[in-house]
Amino acid sequence: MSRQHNIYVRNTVLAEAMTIWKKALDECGFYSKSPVENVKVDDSLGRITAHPVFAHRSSPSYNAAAMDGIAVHFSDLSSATEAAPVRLTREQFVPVNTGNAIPEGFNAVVMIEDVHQIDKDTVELHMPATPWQHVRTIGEDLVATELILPEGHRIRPIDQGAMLATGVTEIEVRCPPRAHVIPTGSELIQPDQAPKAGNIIEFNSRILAGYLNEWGCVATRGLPVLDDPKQLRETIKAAARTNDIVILNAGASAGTRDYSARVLAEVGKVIIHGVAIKPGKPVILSMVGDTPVIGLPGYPVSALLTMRLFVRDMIYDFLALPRPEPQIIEAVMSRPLHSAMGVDQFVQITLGKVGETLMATPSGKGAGVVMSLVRGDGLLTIPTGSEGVGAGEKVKIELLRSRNDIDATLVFIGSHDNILDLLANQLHRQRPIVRISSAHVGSMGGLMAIRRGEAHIAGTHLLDEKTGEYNISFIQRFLKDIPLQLINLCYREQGLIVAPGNPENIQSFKDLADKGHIFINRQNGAGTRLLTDKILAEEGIDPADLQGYGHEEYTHMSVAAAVASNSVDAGLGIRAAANALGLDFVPIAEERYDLIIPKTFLEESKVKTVLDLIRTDSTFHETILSLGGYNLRDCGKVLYEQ
Ligand SMILES: Nc1nc2c(c(=O)[nH]1)N[C@H]1C(S)=C(S)[C@@H](COP(=O)(O)OP(=O)(O)OC[C@H]3O[C@@H](n4cnc5c(N)ncnc54)[C@H](O)[C@@H]3O)O[C@H]1N2
Ligand code: MOO
Repeated sequence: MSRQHNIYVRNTVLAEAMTIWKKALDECGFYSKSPVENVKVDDSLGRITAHPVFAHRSSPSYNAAAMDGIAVHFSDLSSATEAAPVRLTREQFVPVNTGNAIPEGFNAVVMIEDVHQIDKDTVELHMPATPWQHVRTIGEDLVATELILPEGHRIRPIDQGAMLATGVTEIEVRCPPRAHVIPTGSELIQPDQAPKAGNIIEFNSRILAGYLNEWGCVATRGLPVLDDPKQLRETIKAAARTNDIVILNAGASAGTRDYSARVLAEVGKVIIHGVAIKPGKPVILSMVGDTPVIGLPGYPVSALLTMRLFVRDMIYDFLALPRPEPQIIEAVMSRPLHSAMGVDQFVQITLGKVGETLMATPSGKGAGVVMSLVRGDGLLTIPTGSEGVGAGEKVKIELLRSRNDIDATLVFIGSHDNILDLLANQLHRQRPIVRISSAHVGSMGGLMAIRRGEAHIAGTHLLDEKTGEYNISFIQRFLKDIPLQLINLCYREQGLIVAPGNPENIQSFKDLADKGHIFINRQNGAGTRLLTDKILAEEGIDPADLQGYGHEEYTHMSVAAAVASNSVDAGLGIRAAANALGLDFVPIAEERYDLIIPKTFLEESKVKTVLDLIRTDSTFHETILSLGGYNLRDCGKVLYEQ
């Protein structure tokens, strides 16, 4: 290793790192800062009260008529009945409207509906009155000096109203911590610039500043700083002078241009570099003067996770607010998940309720996969001493989304088709909303999920080589004891996805094998893989002669993406995937894509909504057809049941 490389101080275990960090924050007086400022109550929405707020005046400040009618003295009416009404003369009553002050000497209001006007100066009443009836007495709402809000309370619109009602117009509130996010990296460009190879669109600072604001900071973002120690030093020093928290993003690791730790050690004190967590291992916790500077790893999933672990509580503590309690639920793992011993591993999870079971599935792999956060419903922690969790194992998940959203989620597992994205969008428009969580694990994976009771619907296109029939023989073999329906979704064209204009003039698998072009395959258990293998067998092509046969992708779109990026020459997939990326398509076969739905779920409203949609929504059908390569002649038809 060259001398330029950083070497992690050591991988501190998470709990210990947290304790050390909290102690360092305490020592630099981070928690005792608690600055306050005066604000107009009109501008105080969402702010945190620095002190208890007491009523200045009583509300109402006078005895007020609560109804339109007449003010009376209740004792004048004590004998009034239907049979023996009481007449009052002009000195004994005063006409009042709602909100009028009750004149001296009166103590009740009779509603105008109950008043019989005899003449201008005489009224007749048929009922007695109780003292202070229909009168809002002084301080009914709040008495001067009474507590309106305690300290440390987040102000809501109703709180503003209550304060103003009693004459409180200005209050002291806690100042939110000022946070500043510094993105670093010479390769970073702004989102509106066109990326060249090696360029990275700078979006992390937006994610990070957004969450800092949500957690209670006033967060600002700097422009990206180049990988230049001098510039980095100056930027960090300036930010630390004027902020309560500084977030430095990327350059935390061991690369030759990863300067964060070195520069932080020069301008301040590195307290921790390296925590035994995954993702997020290279995180740096440091102090520059009295300002905490947190160096987050570059990958977005790692950056957000480490910010949640080390920065979120700092904000609540700074504002002296109770930390939000994590909402923990129990779920069942849909597939095994390996974890390395010696690290706390954090996994983004999507959740869906199938029957009575809440199923947990990882929402994406890799610290660079932002969509795993977008799709994530919860967070699973596999603690340091564990090697992972098995399929079917019960796990505890911290919820990141509401339980209602999760209950509204339909779990779709199986083969991928672009229609599913359209379906997900259409379902989001329904009321009540239905969300779809789809795991693309291939047709066989879908069948297995149905067998284990983990999915409402499986999408499948498994071709029986002997009969030429789709799906049914596989159901009879693998799902024979499960009452279910097989419902058609579509027929679709499968073919070779090739570069625009098909420059190599690829027409068949034989062309690929003969000319030594590079192919990209689908994973075992995918319907498209079965089709590939069937064609190879029929055409007498040895898979060993097909370059790239061993390289597998999981979806049609990732196959198309590999072709689009020129890393391969061709892959088998659906026309819609080729169209989506502007690629050429050489048709090979039409295949049937069906949905397997266990009968126990057919009556569930989420499933019914889906079936209704695919059977009756003509705009949905038109949108599908516009993708190209689809035929909907049997869409929604039950093709088999058992
Ligand atoms: N030899 C080793 N290499 C790496 C190690 C290691 O231990 N030894 N750790 C890996 C781990 S874990 C992580 S996490 C990354 C993080 O490294 P850095 O913090 O130095 O981040 P960069 O390399 O600068 O960037 C990585 C990656 O992150 C994305 N990125 C960064 N900034 C932004 C931004 N502002 N907006 C959007 N995306 C951003 C980008 O994809 C970068 O390529 O290091 C491993 N390597
Ligand atoms: O551990 Mo790094 O933080 O994977 O992403």
